[in-house]
Amino acid sequence: MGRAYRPSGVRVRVPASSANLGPGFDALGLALGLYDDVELSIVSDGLLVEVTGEGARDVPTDESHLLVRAARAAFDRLGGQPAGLRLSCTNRIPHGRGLGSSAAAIVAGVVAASVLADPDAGPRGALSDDELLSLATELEGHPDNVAACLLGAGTIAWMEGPKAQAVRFHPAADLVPVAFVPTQPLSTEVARGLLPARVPHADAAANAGRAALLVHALTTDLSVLLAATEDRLHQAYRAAAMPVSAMLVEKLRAADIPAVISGAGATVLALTSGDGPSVEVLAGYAPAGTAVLPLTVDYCGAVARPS
Ligand SMILES: Nc1ncnc2c1ncn2[C@@H]1O[C@H](COP(=O)(O)OP(=O)(O)OP(=O)(O)O)[C@@H](O)[C@H]1O
Ligand SMILES: N[C@@H](CCO)C(=O)O
Repeated sequence: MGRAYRPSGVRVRVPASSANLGPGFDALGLALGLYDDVELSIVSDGLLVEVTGEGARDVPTDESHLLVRAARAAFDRLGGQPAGLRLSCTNRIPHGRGLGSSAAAIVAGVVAASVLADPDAGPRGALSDDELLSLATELEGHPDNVAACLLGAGTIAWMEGPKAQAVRFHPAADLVPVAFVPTQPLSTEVARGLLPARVPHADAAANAGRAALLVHALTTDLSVLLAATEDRLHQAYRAAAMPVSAMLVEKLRAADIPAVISGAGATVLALTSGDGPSVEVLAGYAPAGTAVLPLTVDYCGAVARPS
């Protein structure tokens, strides 16, 4: 017999995230102050999905909706499905731009189900953060965005066999992430398909050093960010799918501004600081049609409260 759920609702706020940050492919993540808000309620029967904002015209409103799939996967772990569900999404994270929209939907779904199963168990419900992270990673395919989205701040994620693990780190208070968001989406699946199965040992070694330096740079010494954000494992292989963004990264870096492709692209993320170039100066580099978003670091991750 399935688990019995009381009719109840939960609101979950989830941050955008930038993965990789240059050399930390599938490992490093940064939670950003741009949020999707969702409300999931247990009702007597059926499924009702309402979406406003980003993706409203594109995402399905049936069982194939990503957040519904994630919530269903969590309810399965928790002992069974509720009789009916009602979902309302207010989306602000653009889809398919490298800002962790799919991770945000997945994390919102698993956290919402976890809280609905036991609102009194803790801030993120019946499942522990470790369980939520592993389940979200199974659904997303890699742990970097979901770790940052779930836990907030900077995250270093890794796999122990099938289980995802992550630790948080606190980026320096004067770090200012600025996103250059293009109009056109690029799916992570397509961008991952461009990566080679093997890479030169020298490139892997170079990235290991830079990724280690990057954690130091972000937490302790922003002045070494330019060197610390150099990548040889993914950006060049994907450049043909996002030539305008690849060129923008090159131009910003040539001007000593640490810039990387955010996640699988095609957003470009500049990691500046209080005494770095102003947003107006950065906007001067933006190709036509690109939105320039000065952001903050999110330190909370996924936040749930009963509705
Ligand atoms: N809030 C959402 N609700 C429903 N589906 C979503 C939502 N956000 C993302 N998706 C699904 O995920 C797809 C985008 O995922 P994809 O992994 O390609 O990009 P991303 O997550 O925005 O970027 P990245 O993984 O590089 O940071 C969308 O096209 C949509 O199908
Ligand atoms: N590490 C992932 C992030 C995008 O989801 C990638 O670059 O493919």
